[in-house]
Order: sequence, then structure tokens, then C-alpha cells
Amino acid sequence: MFHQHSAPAAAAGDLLDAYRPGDAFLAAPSGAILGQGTVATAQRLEDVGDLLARGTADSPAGPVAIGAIPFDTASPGRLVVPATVRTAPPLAECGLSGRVQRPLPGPWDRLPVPEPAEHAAGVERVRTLLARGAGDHGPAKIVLARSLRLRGPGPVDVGRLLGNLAWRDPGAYTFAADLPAAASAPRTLVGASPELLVAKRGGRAFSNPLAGSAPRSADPDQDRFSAAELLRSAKDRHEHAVVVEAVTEALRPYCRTLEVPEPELARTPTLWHLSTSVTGELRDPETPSPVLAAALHPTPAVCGTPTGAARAAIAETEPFDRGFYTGAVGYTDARGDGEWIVSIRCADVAGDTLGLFAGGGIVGDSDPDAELAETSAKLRTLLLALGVEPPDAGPQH
Ligand SMILES: C=C(O[C@H]1C=CC=C(C(=O)O)[C@@H]1O)C(=O)O
Repeated sequence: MFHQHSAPAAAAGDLLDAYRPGDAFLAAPSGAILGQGTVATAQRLEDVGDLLARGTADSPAGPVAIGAIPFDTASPGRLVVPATVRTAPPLAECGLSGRVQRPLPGPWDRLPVPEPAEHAAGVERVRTLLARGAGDHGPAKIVLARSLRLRGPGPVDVGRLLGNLAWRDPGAYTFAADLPAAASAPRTLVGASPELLVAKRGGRAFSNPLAGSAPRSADPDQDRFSAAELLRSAKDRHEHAVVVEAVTEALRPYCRTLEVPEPELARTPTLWHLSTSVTGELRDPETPSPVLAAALHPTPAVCGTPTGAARAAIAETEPFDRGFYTGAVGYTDARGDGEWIVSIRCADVAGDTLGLFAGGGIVGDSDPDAELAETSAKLRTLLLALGVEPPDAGPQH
């Protein structure tokens, strides 16, 4: 039996200031939450409901669990019931504009894994696999990722990095989640994702699959052109449709109705994406958000389709373990209301090192050079927030 203290905060900026390594922070367009201290933990989404039922809280919604699950559903996650939970209105309402970005001190050693040319060769290999499997229950889409390892002159200041990410894009899902440490050093997943895996509020479920991307440009005409091209691109619309179909099929057993509008454009400071906002009315309004997240994860936005074949191709092709990249980060209360975010545009931080990751969906007509450019733009979310790359004159929002 445990008890969780809850308190409102005036502004999400206060929660950012209060964040310390080991805490859990998530800022979403619906509001921000900070968890501090630990009274209970679980390793799997499926166990969170029972865990929360064993405690009480100051809040009428009961205790809250916050945390992360990895890409590989067979590996343990870290889901924490914090001793204290503080909530605040969304970051975008709290006026972070009075602050400045505080670059993290360098110099930084960079190690791409694999080398960019090797990633491009991997895209070619995956295209061959896709061609071979076409029409034969083989994979139809595979998300291939690459990694960039950075080592700085001292322990990475995760709080500062989190503040910079929030400042750069207050509309993103900005998060820091404590991870199971490999050695004695604390480990944190920190990032600013544009993608909602699933949210559940009362009797409704929401998902916002993204897939199909184009790098933004500093030239406004070129930027508008890239966005319009993306919206028209048959290749990107196919890549996107595969994800929307999988998301609606995974939600359908839980929903009485599902609204699936046409894709539209969504933007981050570095990329355009095709985006579909799916809304469902739940058959059972008490279906908990972790159950929905477990049913959806991993979507073809991060893995591919069919899931098993895509997962096998990823394991064969990517020369690193994804860990918590392309997993999910989120929270739920004891009533099951909560939000789970696709953990992309993030870094796995331990001591003086960061593992950055970026991937892209590969279909039959993907171009290896375009995939390199796209993953470079995705890596820039973290590189800009670190101050490793100077802020450019390009679009910021
Ligand atoms: C896998 C990532 O992005 C996914 C989300 C949006 C667009 C994507 C794409 O166009 O390929 C990816 O599916 C990543 O950022 O590492």
C-alpha cells in the first residue's frame, strides 16, 4: 500500500526548473506533469493497472504511473509510481519566450553507427528485401534507423537539455524518463517527439500517427514547396497509409466508432510530416490507456508491416540495439486516463555520453540519399537543443 501526493504547479516552466535526473517529466499539448521520488514500479504496461489499484492519492483520479517502455516488447520497461506528482497547464501557455537556449558545453566526439554510407547501403538492402517479399507475405514497409553517439567533456546536464528542447518547440511532446541503468550511472531518455501513440480521456481514444516526411528549409518558398510536394507524394502517402491502417485495425476492437480523416501536414522545427488525427469512441469507457498503448505498439511508423517480418529485418540490418528509442513514454492515472508518446527525436543519456537515433520508413521506391537527408533532419532536433549545431536561420516552428 502506498500514497501519492499530488499538487498543481502554476506553470510548466516551474516543473522544468524543478526537474532533477531520476524524475519523470512529460509536457504535452494537454498539460505538463512531473513525477518525483518512487513508491512503486512495474516493468510492463500490462501490470500498471494492478499496481495503481494498490495505492491511494491526493488526486480524485487516484495515483499516476509515468515511464517508458522499449521498442522490444520482450524487454523490461521502467514504469514508476512517483511519490509526488505535480501538474501544470501546457508549455505553450506558460511563456517560455522570456528564457534563452543554454548550449551544453563541448567539445563533442561524434561516432555515427553505422557510417552514413553504410546506412544508405542498408536502405538498398531493405529495398531488395521488400522487392523479394512483395505479394508473398514478406515485409511491405520497414523502418530503418541509424544512431549517432556523442561524448562530451563531462556528465550531460539532462535538465538543461530538457529545457532547451521545450524552449525550441513548446508544442512537442517533450519528455525525460528515468531508464534502468546498465551500471551505477543514472540513465535518462530525453526528447521532443511529435507523435502521439494513444491518449485516452473518459470514453474517447485519440491517436496521431505520423509517417512520410520532408526536411524543412530556411528558404520560405522552398519550405512551402517541400510541404506541398510531401502532401502530393504517392510514395509518402503510401508509407503513411500503411501506418494509419495498422492503427485503426489495432483500435477497432476497442472502439464503437472511429473517425479517420484524410492526412494533413504537421510540422516540427526541422521536418514536415504527413499526419492523421484518429478519434475513437470506446466500447468500454474504462479501457485503460496502457492497454491501448500495448495494443498499438509498435506501429509501422517505427517498425514496419507485417510487424514480425519488419522486426526481423531490423534486427538483421541495424548494427545497434534500439533500447528505448521507438518505444513509448507516457503516463496513466488509476482511472486509465493518460497519454503515451512514440519515443522518437530522443537521446539515451548516461554519464558523459548520448545515443541519438533517427529512422525512416522504407518502401519499394525509397531513395537512399533522401533517407540520409531525412534522418539527418531528424537528428537535428537533439543536435540543435544540445547546441552541437548552431541555430540556423531556418524555420523554427
Ligand atoms: C522513426 C522516426 O520517425 C517516424 C515518425 C514520423 C515519420 C517517419 C517517416 O517519415 O519515416 C517515421 O515513421 C524517427 O524520427 O526516428
